Amino acid sequence: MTKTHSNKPISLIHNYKTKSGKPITLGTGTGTKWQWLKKGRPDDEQDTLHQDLVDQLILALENGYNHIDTAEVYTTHSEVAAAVKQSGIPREDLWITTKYNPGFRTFVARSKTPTEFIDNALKELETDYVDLFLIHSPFFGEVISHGQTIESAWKELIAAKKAGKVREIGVSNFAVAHIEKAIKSSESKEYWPKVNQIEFHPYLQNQSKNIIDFSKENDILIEAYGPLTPLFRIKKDGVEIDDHPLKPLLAKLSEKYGKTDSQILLRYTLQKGILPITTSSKVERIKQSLDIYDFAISNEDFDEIETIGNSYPFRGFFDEEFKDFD
Ligand SMILES: NC(=O)C1=CN([C@@H]2O[C@H](COP(=O)(O)OP(=O)(O)OC[C@H]3O[C@@H](n4cnc5c(N)ncnc54)[C@H](OP(=O)(O)O)[C@@H]3O)[C@@H](O)[C@H]2O)C=CC1
Ligand SMILES: O=C1Nc2ccccc2C1=O
Repeated sequence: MTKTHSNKPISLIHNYKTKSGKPITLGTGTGTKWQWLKKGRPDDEQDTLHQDLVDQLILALENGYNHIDTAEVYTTHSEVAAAVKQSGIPREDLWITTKYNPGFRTFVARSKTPTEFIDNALKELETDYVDLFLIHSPFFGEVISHGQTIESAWKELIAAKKAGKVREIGVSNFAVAHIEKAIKSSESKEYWPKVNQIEFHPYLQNQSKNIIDFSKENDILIEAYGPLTPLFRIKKDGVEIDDHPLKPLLAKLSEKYGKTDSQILLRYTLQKGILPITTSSKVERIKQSLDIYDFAISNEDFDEIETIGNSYPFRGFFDEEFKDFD
């Protein structure tokens, strides 16, 4: 039987390096809870820094992360800029990803074009380049996206790369049909998406199989957001549940490998050849998440995670939008 995984992290991840040539680590995220926390603040505090996030990012940088994930919609560029400055780490030793938001459901995109977005983002991030510039989702709409389409937006990402504003370009939440549109809008493979950031965890393998296979065939790195979803975000009939099928196996594997359940999930993701984007406010978890290179999940255990994971399909983000795609 051909295995789609290996005990060694797949080399594609190692092709992605900071400007100074350091391999990128797992990403530390500034979305999800941070975007809601920032937006939930009183109007007169909207422009002030969210110090908890700055402190958390500094903690992550001090503990070995060199990869920060942000986006227009998170409104966290200024916290990233402050953390980078305060950490004292040279910019070229870091990998910063940001994302152009084409609008979401009824939420109208702030920037009218990707070019307008990246020019603002560079100012807010206080840098003259970002390492990775993504289109946040393929779910464009005539009104919410100011008339932009995947094709027109992708051409602007290519222009940003040609202008040296960004080192790499990619997409997020794209299914195969969406990536094909970006590819068709590229003059050569040099300008195809280099990364697709998607939700990924053991409960989302079947739904992700086509896009993962397509990405591997076309040298597109998959990044996983929500890799720890099984630990705290699983719902049944809309209600959060604690008792889900993988729980006993994660407990057994934690004991066997002497690692936490989150380390097992992150290591599983790496062995799948996928780079996790995760986040934590707790220093112990920040450290643990990077401490996953000194063990390997056996093929047998890996297969068991997949078999049990497949028994409970669950998508935590963009569930409405993905009803029509795989
Ligand atoms: N492109 C896209 O559309 C999306 C991108 N993202 C990006 O990915 C990043 C990470 O996404 P996210 O879904 O938050 O990632 P994770 O699945 O890694 O979840 C992180 C959360 O898990 C909690 N956590 C960590 N360890 C444990 C544990 N052992 N047990 C229970 N809870 C734990 C953390 O809380 P605590 O602080 O208490 O440790 C934190 O709130 C985002 O910040 C964003 O940058 C996210 C969603 C969509
Ligand atoms: O970080 C994120 N949290 C989200 C929740 C819903 C849709 C997109 C996102 C993000 O990118």
